[in-house]
Amino acid sequence: MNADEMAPEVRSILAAARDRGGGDGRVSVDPRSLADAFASAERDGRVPLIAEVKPTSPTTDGERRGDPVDLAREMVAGGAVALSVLTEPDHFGGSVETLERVRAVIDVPVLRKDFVLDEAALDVAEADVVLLIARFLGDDLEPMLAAARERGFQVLVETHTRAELERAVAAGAEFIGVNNRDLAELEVDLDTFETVAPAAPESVTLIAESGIHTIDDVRRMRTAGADALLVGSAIMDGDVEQNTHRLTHARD
Ligand SMILES: O=P(O)(O)OC[C@@H](O)[C@@H](O)c1c[nH]c2ccccc12
Repeated sequence: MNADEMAPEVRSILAAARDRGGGDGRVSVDPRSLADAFASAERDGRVPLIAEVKPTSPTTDGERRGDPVDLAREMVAGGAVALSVLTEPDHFGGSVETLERVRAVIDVPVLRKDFVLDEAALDVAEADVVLLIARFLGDDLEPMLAAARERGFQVLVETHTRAELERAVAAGAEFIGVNNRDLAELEVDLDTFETVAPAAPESVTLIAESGIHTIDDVRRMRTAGADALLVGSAIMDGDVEQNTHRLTHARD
């Protein structure tokens, strides 16, 4: 995807990410297992769900107030087996400090959600899982995957097309996300997961990301092969614990 095919908001996000720089020194993480978290949800009949602490976004009106640590606690109380915390400050209202506070008081795996474009950006924060977006990394995906693993991170590789998913598989990704939101118009279409998922081999753990709001959406993504789901807005909006509970108990 050329820069001019991306939504202006996305171009602005990437420019900010390039300016932000990296951490000093190299992080070394002893991660909480994401695979174990998903397996434990399956064992007790819950939908494996990563709930996202997302104060705002380029496609959200306004900002969610309230202490992110309290929101994170409500998500876990509602049955989320893992959390995603935005650390992007300029467009999503996130912060590294929030991630660190959440991870310090909550014992489920925590995903760092950001636009990590180079190795130094991996050293900004410890997390159990780090997101790498195939679209933005191009040929750097494989070396970045290796760099993240050397530091102890588990990696979620985000894709949006079959070609990207195939690249993620070839690079050795174990956890692959399919983002239902496109980066050109920022529009959500749940067909995306349904179209891309069949290209994944059995060995990969597939996560459906974005645009999941209702129990029917959960079932639809599970039927299409989602091993787990990543949900932000539908949980952040309203009663966080109740929202999470509704979606994690959407078994048929
Ligand atoms: O709020 P939603 O539609 O449930 O989406 C959550 C998550 O998938 C979305 O925030 C997201 C997917 N990929 C990203 C990359 C960076 C920042 C954010 C994201």
